[in-house]
Amino acid sequence: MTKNGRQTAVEAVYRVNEEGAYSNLILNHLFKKYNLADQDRGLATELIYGSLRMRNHLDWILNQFADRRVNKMDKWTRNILRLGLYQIRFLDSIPDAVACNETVELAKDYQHSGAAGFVNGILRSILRSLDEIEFPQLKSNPVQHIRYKYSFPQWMVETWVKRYGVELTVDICSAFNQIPSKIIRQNRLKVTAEELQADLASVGIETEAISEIPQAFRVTNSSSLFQSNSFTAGYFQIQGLASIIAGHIMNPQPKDIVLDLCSAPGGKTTHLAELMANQGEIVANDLHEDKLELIERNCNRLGIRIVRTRAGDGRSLKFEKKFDRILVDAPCSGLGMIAKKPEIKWQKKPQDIDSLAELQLELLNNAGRFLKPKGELVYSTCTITHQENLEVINKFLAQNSDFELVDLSSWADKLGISSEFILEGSIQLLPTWQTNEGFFIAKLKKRV
Ligand SMILES: C[S@@+](CC[C@H](N)C(=O)[O-])C[C@H]1O[C@@H](n2cnc3c(N)ncnc32)[C@H](O)[C@@H]1O
Repeated sequence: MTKNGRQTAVEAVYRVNEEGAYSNLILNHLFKKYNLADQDRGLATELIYGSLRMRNHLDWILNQFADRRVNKMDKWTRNILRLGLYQIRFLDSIPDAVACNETVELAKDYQHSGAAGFVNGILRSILRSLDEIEFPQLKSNPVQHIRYKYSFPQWMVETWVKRYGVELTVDICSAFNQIPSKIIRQNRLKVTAEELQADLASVGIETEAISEIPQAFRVTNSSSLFQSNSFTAGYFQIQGLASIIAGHIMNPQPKDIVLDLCSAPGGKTTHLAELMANQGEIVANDLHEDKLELIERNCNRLGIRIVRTRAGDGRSLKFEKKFDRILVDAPCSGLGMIAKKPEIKWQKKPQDIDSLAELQLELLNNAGRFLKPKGELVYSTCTITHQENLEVINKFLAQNSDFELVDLSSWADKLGISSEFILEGSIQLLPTWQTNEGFFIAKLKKRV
């Protein structure tokens, strides 16, 4: 069966918004299922990510023009309307009349003629009043303004306004709404930087080195990295920039014995192994046994031989030996990844943060027991929620007097991270930093 870009987009958005699917997985699945041409893929990707990103903004407008609220509408109808309005509001390349007609066609495909009439009526009346649409005022009502204009859930905006103030929250939300850069990490076990760039360029993939961050390259044209020979040959790993930084800050040495407590799919594990020049040992643990294969596959592709995988709950796991270095790259709310996976905005709930913070402290407490005297432990998350970051570290330090916090200021300096992202000696990257991601890194040292 074949489908066009808009049909694919509405199915994907429906699955994400109404059934809790993950955008990247559903998108890959539907692209394969419907065998979409490149042009249709491009349009579908733009529509899916754009309408997920701007969902609250679109709903704010729809609620002013429809005779029933978006949350009371039929589920297909509301997602069809969101896609149509997204094109009208944000895509200059698509004429409004085309966006309108195509959306009405979608309503006929997925609903019935009554729904098509309803969709047509709303979009046409929005088109007549497009210049008059108003949002809550930033000055008098900052939370509601940011919530609808920048499209974020109220609880997130409130949490960030409390922590970062209104101005920075606007910048954070605006940065999270940008399309993030694609970053890859050079595998020094197999290629030099020049060889990697030349190999990629030979198949039309352009890259630029990111100054001050070793092994990191930005992919400057859109391309299918997974299909390249360089990928299959293990010349690089696709990895976020902040995550690469975590590996450097961990700074493992050849012959170290290392524990990576929450390791799958192995992005950081494989980086650590490379930094250790494939010498020593890494125990790569994850709660989910079925994810270990992902780590092993990455290791095989990248030519890594020092990783031993195991499955277990990091909160209670026991080890017979002690480690020189431990990484706790904890499960977290993932709010730092909103630019990449915008559905996180709508799927995470405030109560998730409380239970994650408890889990993170338990993981850290257990990991600490297996660190050698003078050993180092890195704690990282891909979120900007204080409760999951510095608060976890401070609780850990209060309960473990044999540990001290390592000041990461000089590391930050070396890696080109400015002091605004240093928080009491740890690193809290906000999306206003270069790659639209949020990330936290703290380093702890065992005294004796
Ligand atoms: C942030 S991800 C790790 C990403 C990985 N370090 C990388 O760089 O590719 C967190 C991982 O923790 C695992 N996890 C969740 N709960 C856990 C637990 N109680 N013990 C150990 N691992 C856990 C998840 O399965 C997930 O793979």
